[in-house]
Amino acid sequence: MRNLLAGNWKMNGLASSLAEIDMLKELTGSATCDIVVCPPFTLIEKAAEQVRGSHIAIGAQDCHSKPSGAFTSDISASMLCDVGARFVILGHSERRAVYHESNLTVARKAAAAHGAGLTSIICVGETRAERDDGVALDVVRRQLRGSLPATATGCNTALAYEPVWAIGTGLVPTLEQIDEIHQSLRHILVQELGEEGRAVRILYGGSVKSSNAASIFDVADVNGALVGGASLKASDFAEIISAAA
Ligand SMILES: O=C(CO)COP(=O)(O)O
Repeated sequence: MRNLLAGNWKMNGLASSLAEIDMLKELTGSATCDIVVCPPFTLIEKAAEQVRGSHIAIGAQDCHSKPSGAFTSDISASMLCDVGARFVILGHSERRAVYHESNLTVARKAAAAHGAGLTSIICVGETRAERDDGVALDVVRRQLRGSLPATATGCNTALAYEPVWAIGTGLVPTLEQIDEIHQSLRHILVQELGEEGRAVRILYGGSVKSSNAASIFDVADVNGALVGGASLKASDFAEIISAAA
């Protein structure tokens, strides 16, 4: 299975930041993994034009569950497709925490994304308190079962395990902890999707950097990474990509 390396720019990036995508294209020309950059909505169209015909794809960081309608400020999956996005991150812990997105909301958004032809990257992950209480596995299992729509296949869905306490903190779970969670997520994917579940790529996310990437990618059921801060600079992201390629 090819690794998938996705960069989540979050609410960062102005038009001048698009130069990083050109640089990333040059630095990763020989990569053997799939590469996605998810800039803010405002940059998607230009970014998609920049990477057309190249080995890099562009993704968004959210979409609405409906194709159109009276939803002021929202963006639908077909709108994202229309401007060249191919992927969409859904259920990121920042969306779950700040906007109270439920598993059901995430599942509906993912179904809409699939309907429009996008690949969803569905995020799950426990908080520090849940990890300390010993319920991390239960939490991520519940999130996965609730967030996976009936439309999910090995091709149109990737999963990202992002422990909330590891995001932007410099803290990373042990390789054993990552292994335990990823194995469990794989088990559920196969239960829910049958053989298709084996083709869903499971990414790790949370303080991934060039110094820890190679050891994380060596964990059996880690099939790539969802990278935040270290994806903003092409040179940093390219180093992580080279550890996966
Ligand atoms: O939230 C993340 C990616 O979606 C991870 O962010 P950091 O890589 O900055 O910890």
